Amino acid sequence: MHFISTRGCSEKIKGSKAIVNGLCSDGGLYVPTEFPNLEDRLNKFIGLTYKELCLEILKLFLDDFTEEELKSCINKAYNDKFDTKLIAPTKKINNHYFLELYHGPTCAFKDMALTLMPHLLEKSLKKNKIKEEIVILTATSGDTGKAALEGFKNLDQIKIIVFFPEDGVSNIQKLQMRTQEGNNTYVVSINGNFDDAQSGVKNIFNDEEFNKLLLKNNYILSSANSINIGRLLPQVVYYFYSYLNLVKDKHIKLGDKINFVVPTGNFGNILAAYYSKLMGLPVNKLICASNENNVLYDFFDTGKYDRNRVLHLTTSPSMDILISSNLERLLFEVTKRNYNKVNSLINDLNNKGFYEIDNNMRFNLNTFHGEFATQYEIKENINKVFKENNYLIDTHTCVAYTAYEKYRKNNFEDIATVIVSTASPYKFSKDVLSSLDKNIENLDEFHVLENLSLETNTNIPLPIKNLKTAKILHNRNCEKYELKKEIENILKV
Ligand SMILES: N[C@@H](CCOP(=O)(O)O)C(=O)O
Repeated sequence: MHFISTRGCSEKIKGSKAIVNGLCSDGGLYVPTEFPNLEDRLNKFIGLTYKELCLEILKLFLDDFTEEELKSCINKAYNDKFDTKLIAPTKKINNHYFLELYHGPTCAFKDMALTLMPHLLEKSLKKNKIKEEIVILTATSGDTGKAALEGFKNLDQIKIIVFFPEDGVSNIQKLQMRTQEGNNTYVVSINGNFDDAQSGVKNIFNDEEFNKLLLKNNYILSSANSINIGRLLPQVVYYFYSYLNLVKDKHIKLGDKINFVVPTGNFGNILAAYYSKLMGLPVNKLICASNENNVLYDFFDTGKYDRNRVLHLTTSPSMDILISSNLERLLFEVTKRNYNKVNSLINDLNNKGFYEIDNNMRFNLNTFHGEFATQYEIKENINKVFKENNYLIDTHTCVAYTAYEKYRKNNFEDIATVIVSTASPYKFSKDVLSSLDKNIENLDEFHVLENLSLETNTNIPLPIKNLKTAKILHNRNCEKYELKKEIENILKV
């Protein structure tokens, strides 16, 4: 197995090198040269633990790692840092299935990959005999940042710098990042939005002069965002795991197709679901759920991707994104791996802010269906799901729930559907509590947490409860065009 660029100009490299590089030198994203097909082996995987399944899948892509190396990374990732032995349980709530991906150390689905990827990177550095220090640049709209900080903290030969939009994350997300411990962690808020942070970081990756200067000072850049293939591959595992658990628990028969509904921002999570389909998982539809920043809904509806619009700050801030990076990997597949076409579409996006795909490509997108949820619908549905089922969901999961309810109205099919539940409701406690018709005026963050717990008879996750006594350790702030300067200050170059 090798990895190549979506833009065609980089060399073919092994997984460990792709993980170290993060982004291709031509600005493209690494993709596997092929997708191994597991369809005939699915029956053998029923009943495997999360860790066992993870090994079976990762070894197909990362074949420059020994099984022992992969096992050691997997054991360090999926252990008692998670508050359930299942790691990623799929729960049946009334007629819906929820794949809960928020049982890790930072209470969001990003832990599913970011507890593992740092260990893969450590091994990759050794394999590629890299002596320089790695600087992980991360742009976040709230969840990736904290999960990456936690995953990379105190690792030798690695520093991590996280940029987040000052006004674009929830208070709890901000606190989680600002209180981060570790001798190698740096957190910077920017006066801008997530797209500014992500574009800024990508420009820095592609800035040859700056990279030369860093190298002179013994630093190499890499990424913990899902643009790094080492972030994306571990996310494929939980789609297989959820499916196999539905089979094991006799909700479906092996071979039955299912739908996944994925709350979507940067397009990494739903792309991992698509990769699992390309690997033979019986997937019917992938329902791409957006909030009011519904650029992806329009894309699936019309074939036009247009980021020339105002970015709204919503109650699902992790999805407040207009430039969904991983869509480039999808374009690569639906053009039948035609990198000339990908280059031309990405050039249009960079130069004009929009692109339009042709009819063939649209046809190849038929696994996907887009829906979106308004702020009002999210609030209503958190309330409804809780009142009807005594089950609490966060604002992002509720975007997916709402999208599925809309999809169902027009699609009368008897197909099991898994709603991907991406974060603990406690990360967005103010909006969740006020959705339950509770007055949150004059309540500070910690009273909100306590009230939410009392009201819903659920426990505040320990990592969030502990924030009450945690010290603020990071106060850096910069303008959106000052990312490079900030990095220079941190690294003293
Ligand atoms: N929603 C994300 C945005 C970055 O996405 P990623 O999957 O590329 O890391 C966040 O919470 O930061």
